Amino acid sequence: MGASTGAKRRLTPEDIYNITLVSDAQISPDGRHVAYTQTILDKEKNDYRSSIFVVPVDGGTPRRFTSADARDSFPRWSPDGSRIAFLSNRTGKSQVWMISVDGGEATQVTDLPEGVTYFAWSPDGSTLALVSKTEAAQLEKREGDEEDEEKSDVVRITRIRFRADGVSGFLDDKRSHIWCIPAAGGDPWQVTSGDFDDAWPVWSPGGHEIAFVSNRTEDREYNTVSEIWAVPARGGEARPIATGDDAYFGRPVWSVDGAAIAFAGHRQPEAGGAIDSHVWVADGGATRCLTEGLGRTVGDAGINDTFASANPGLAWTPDGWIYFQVSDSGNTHVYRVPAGGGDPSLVVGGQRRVLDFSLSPDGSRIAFVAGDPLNPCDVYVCRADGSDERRLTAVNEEFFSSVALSQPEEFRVPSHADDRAEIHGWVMKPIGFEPGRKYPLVLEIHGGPHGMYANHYFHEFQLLAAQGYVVVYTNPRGSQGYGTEYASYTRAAWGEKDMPDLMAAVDYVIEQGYVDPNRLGVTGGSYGGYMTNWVIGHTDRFNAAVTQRCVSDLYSFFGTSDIGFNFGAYEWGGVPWEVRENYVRLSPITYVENMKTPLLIIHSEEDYRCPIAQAEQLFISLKILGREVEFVRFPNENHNLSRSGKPKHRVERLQFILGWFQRYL
Ligand SMILES: CSCC[C@H](NC(C)=O)C(=O)N[C@@H](C)C(=O)N[C@@H](CO)C(=O)O
Repeated sequence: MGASTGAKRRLTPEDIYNITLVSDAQISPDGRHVAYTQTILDKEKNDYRSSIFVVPVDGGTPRRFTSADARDSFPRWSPDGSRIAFLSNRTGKSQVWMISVDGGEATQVTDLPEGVTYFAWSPDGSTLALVSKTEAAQLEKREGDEEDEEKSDVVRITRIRFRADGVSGFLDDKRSHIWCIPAAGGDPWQVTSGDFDDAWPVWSPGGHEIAFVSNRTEDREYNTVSEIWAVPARGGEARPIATGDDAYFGRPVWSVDGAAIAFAGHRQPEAGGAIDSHVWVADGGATRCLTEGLGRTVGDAGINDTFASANPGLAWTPDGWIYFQVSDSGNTHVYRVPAGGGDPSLVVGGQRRVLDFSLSPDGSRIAFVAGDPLNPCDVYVCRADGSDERRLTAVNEEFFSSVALSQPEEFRVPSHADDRAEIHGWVMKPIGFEPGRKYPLVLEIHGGPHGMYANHYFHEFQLLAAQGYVVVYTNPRGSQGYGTEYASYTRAAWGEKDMPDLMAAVDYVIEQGYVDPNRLGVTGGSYGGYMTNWVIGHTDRFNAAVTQRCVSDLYSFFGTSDIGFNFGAYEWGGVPWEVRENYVRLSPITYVENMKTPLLIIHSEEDYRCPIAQAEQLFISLKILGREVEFVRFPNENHNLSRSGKPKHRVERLQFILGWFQRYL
């Protein structure tokens, strides 16, 4: 594919409005239905709208359960299957709402002043555990109540984490805690308190305890520890499950007999995504790792621009299997492992990315959302061993039958580095490809650096292919999905150790004979923007570059990015005053005088992950040097402009990228 358009038209930036997203497939307690969230981009409102749908597993038309002009998400079945609780922002803040499976109007369950970000049903269906930043005292004093004193607009900051990407302004001092509320409505009560952020509550099978994720270490202000705790459901003292300075754990799930808790993660919090996560079990004795020999990370490291996230947990079946996602060489699959120990085995595989999954309580069926290079997402169901798989939705079938898409072709090449390590990549031929012709090429570089390009639809890539470009993308060293050694290879060597991998991929594709080597472009976002800057500072081979949400100067990234104060300690080998030379040597701006490639800089003004000063420094330096450079700023957008920005801005961003490459390639 990729060769002809046939009767189909070419994709345009505006086609993001034609794509429907499904996420969070939740199988009903009897295994006969799947509830999920369906999201659309509303052009008129320049916003997103999502609703809860339910589809029968034996086939049939999906039924829309909610239709508010709002974001309804996170559908969760009551244990008896008679109701679905979900989150909705229809009254402003995100609160829990309830709808009967027989239909009718949804009713509001919670009205917490700080809203609700997550919830879980108690096993008997009587109670919901909630996550909220509300403090009990606020229930007496509601918003709109008279303030005694006029508030000052001066901001006093005492904590090291004072900003987070995606949160306008500054972080407040409020903490996330576990709350409970009767599912039928009534007075909520606070279960956990104190100077901790508590998350991800999961009820014990007997309903007496709630396991949750927290960081209760002494040094929690500075470290990235993530522990597992459990607390009595009526409140009381929390007991440690998997805790300590070396804990980097999450996604707890109870065994069916309540004697053990499984969770995912690793024991080097400072390394974050640079090393593989595993599945662990704590049962009162020593904590056991169940996936030691897997050689791949647990979870979904995939990166694309057309998805709605659901962030699934682990699942533990009555017959003793634990199910989990695994990122493997550009795919995200579902695996299972015997809880008592044994080899993990593949359950849901294929050249695709499984975005989320859930199991029926009897462990017999799996519902999941998966996407592939030509289809962003659909809901599927299969048996517990992966057999009898069926697709239950076809949300984009009609649209994609009208546009020409390019099927990525996989390749593996030896790196240009001395070790000649094998590098995995993909090439997309342009739409209308004619053998014998030469085409311009665009190299796409992903971020993280520990992300993973996947066998998954990428609107930006398809758009470039539709406009006549050969698109090349790879998972160079630093990427996840190829084991810990591969992912951590770029430690204190950003750019130095992955550029030879990227260049090997470009040269391999040029050798195929259909690329014009004098019309090469490069682009990427975040760490991909860092690498775009690095590449044009180290070679003049590229004729145009677009750097997006980039990093250019590590020294100023430290202390200004929301992850800046801890990210660098691992990634660049220490804090600036310890390894000053690394911060200079590994900063793309150090090589700014070498940058001759015409550069478009795209950045969001409220990007607190890679603050806009990273872009400004680069722009000003290149202007002074007299280089071809332009700077496009997106107001009121954060680091996730390309994935969840205002729809109009997403279209404009794509238009700027296409425009720059059309001008220079
Ligand atoms: C996926 S690996 C770690 C990503 C990292 N986040 C944390 C908490 O350490 C991160 O945000 N890195 C950025 C510099 C980045 O490159 N982000 C990528 C991937 O998320 C992007 O496309 O924005």
